[in-house]
Amino acid sequence: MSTTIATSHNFPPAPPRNKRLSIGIIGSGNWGTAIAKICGENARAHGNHFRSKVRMWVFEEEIEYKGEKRKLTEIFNETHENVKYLPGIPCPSNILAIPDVREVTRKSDVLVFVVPHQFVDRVCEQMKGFVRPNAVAISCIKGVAVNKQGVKLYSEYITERLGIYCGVLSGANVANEVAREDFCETTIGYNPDLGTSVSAEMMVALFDRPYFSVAAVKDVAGVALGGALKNIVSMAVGFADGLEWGGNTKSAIMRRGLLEMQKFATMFFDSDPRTMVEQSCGIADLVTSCLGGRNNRCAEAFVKTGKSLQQLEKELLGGQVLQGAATAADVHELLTSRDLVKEFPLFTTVYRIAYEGMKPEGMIQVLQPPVEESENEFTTETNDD
Ligand SMILES: NC(=O)c1ccc[n+]([C@@H]2O[C@H](COP(=O)([O-])OP(=O)(O)OC[C@H]3O[C@@H](n4cnc5c(N)ncnc54)[C@H](O)[C@@H]3O)[C@@H](O)[C@H]2O)c1
Ligand SMILES: O=P(O)(O)OC[C@H](O)CO
Repeated sequence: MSTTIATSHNFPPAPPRNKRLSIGIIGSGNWGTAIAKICGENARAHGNHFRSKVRMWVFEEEIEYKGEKRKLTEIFNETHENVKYLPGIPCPSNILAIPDVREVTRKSDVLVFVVPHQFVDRVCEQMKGFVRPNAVAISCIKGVAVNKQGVKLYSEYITERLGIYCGVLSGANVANEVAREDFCETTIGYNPDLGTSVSAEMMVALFDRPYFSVAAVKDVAGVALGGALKNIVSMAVGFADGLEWGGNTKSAIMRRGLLEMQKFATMFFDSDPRTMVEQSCGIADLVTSCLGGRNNRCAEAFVKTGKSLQQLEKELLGGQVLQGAATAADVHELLTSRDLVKEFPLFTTVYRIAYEGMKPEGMIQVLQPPVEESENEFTTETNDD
């Protein structure tokens, strides 16, 4: 079993009252608001550890509400509901929606990053120079940052941009189900050996709820990559749904996908291969996302309607952001630059279907055993007698 370093059973001692931590949520989408709800509940439940007010940065927009144009922050602070990204879910009244990311940054000891990965760069740019010296971050973002130099986790990227420690939270957590308090598990990747002013136990205390069971492990890369890479596999299963392939074929795609996720995490990072198969951030997240997450739904509709993924994102996701296609492109760029495309046939095929017009039926070839393997295992000698 990969080593769990903290669970809700290791409740941390309370710090002195003047050292209680202020929590800031950077993001307010579907998952951002569900995470803010969890932190808001725990800030109240553990008043000796956290300050009650939780600040949530909202990328301000005007929306049509009860017949008039209103600001999303004003509606949230009045109704305690994110009517655009998490409608129908009442949030605790100690969450304050704030349109200025610098104000949230300046006033927070723990910064919880939960924006679609496409926006991390510009958000960090605005936060620079406003971060408290002892602040720490935790990233709930599912994606990887790729450039010519190679690949980075978003937690590493945040550390580099803002100079603060950053852990990761990721698991089988479809936001709407978590928000309505259906039981689920999640994983925190947190390595206190790297120097952080906030313990792993304290991070667990911030997120663990009776319906949201948290385990912390040291394998930050494994936790981050499970969440990022399953989005590609979820699209592959969505293409299979579009072709009306059955459960056996989709399970084969998931199995092959899991192996590529594990291979990627150990090839490019020092990740423990057990994380992908033992923790919520690996196999469990893969399954839940493939059972009807946003990536899966858009990929299915892509095959059934012939519309572009951008169009389907607009039509099906109500302002939420599709991550899998962008991650497939990021990963493909990296694999191409390292001449590793053949080592990751499923990831590559998803890229080709999404961006190069490859027919989704071609996915079946990826599922066939490699030629050498089939020759070794199944060649029968002709019998002449
Ligand atoms: N939704 C889920 O079920 C879920 C669950 C677990 C993890 N995640 C991950 O959490 C992260 C955040 O996802 P989400 O579901 O909260 O977001 P989302 O898909 O609901 O995206 C909408 C958010 O993006 C913001 N946004 C739009 N344009 C922006 C801009 N130019 N700059 C900054 N922000 C902008 C919107 O204000 C809104 O808050 C993603 O990495 C996602 O993979 C999502
Ligand atoms: O809806 P998806 O496919 O973005 O998946 C949501 C979450 O990541 C599931 O844990």
